[in-house]
Amino acid sequence: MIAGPRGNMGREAVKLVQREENMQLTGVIDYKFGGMTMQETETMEPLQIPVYETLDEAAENKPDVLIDLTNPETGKKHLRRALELGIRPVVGTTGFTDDDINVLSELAEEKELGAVIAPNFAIGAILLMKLSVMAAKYMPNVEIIEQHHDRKLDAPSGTAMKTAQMISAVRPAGSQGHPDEEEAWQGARGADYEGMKVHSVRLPGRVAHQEVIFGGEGQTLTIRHDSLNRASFMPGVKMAVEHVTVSAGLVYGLENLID
Ligand SMILES: NC(=O)C1=CN([C@@H]2O[C@H](COP(=O)(O)OP(=O)(O)OC[C@H]3O[C@@H](n4cnc5c(N)ncnc54)[C@H](O)[C@@H]3O)[C@@H](O)[C@H]2O)C=CC1
Ligand SMILES: O=C(O)C1=N[C@H](C(=O)O)C[C@H](O)C1
Repeated sequence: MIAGPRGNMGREAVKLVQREENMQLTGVIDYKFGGMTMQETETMEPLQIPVYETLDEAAENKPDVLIDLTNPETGKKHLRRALELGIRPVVGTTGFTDDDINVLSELAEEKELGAVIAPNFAIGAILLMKLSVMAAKYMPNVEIIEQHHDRKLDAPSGTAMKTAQMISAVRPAGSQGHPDEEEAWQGARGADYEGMKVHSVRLPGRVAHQEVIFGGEGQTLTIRHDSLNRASFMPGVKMAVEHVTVSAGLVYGLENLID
């Protein structure tokens, strides 16, 4: 089951499920075309697959897994409801807070169902996060710049938030920049996560990009990842789907699934 099949990511996910032998698309969720088949919508892949308006309706078809690629509000509702309905959620949708994750993690435990929230499915982005943690131990002066297409709703990106959280677990607390610095224009120094600055760029022509820049005496280190298309995320979606079918409990971040 895929929610958001008309979106940039949802379209790729439909193709992924279609080409994987061990996966079967039981339906898609789209509030606009409920009751039709994908083919009839003329905006989705021409498949004889039912479109449901809501997750509750889609659940009648007994899907094992829900892949949610929608928006923050819908993603949160879908994740909770999927667990309540006994469906294993794989959520790529970003915009989850720490509180959301804690509550949903408890629910997944209680229901003994596998669940994944992955702020980024691209293996290169996962490696960027892991390498950033390694670098931050030795170079704690760090800022993050993420760049995305201008249709993105949330800022900072889920990837930037996760990167900052992972770095802050090893970085001594400290505010980046001069202690007396002042912003003549509000926001000039970016968002602040435990003293770390995070800058979000939104431009047409961009897809998904992130730089983590470390500074030290007489040197800088830049770790950069670029997703050039949405196909870059699909191996991670596959990994997450396979994981939830054989596990119980919620995993936040694919870095927890690779060595
Ligand atoms: N984890 C990852 O690796 C990635 C995550 N994302 C995240 O995935 C989400 C989707 O991204 P895009 O595909 O670029 O966005 P998009 O805007 O192209 O697609 C979102 C789709 O969700 C649909 N939608 C909204 N409410 C819905 C509902 N109630 N039921 C069913 N469908 C609904 C919209 O109609 C739209 O087609 C965003 O939160 C984005 O940040 C995007 C790329 C990679
Ligand atoms: O909206 C996007 O496009 C992306 N969203 C995710 C995020 O917020 O980090 C993953 C990737 O950066 C693409």
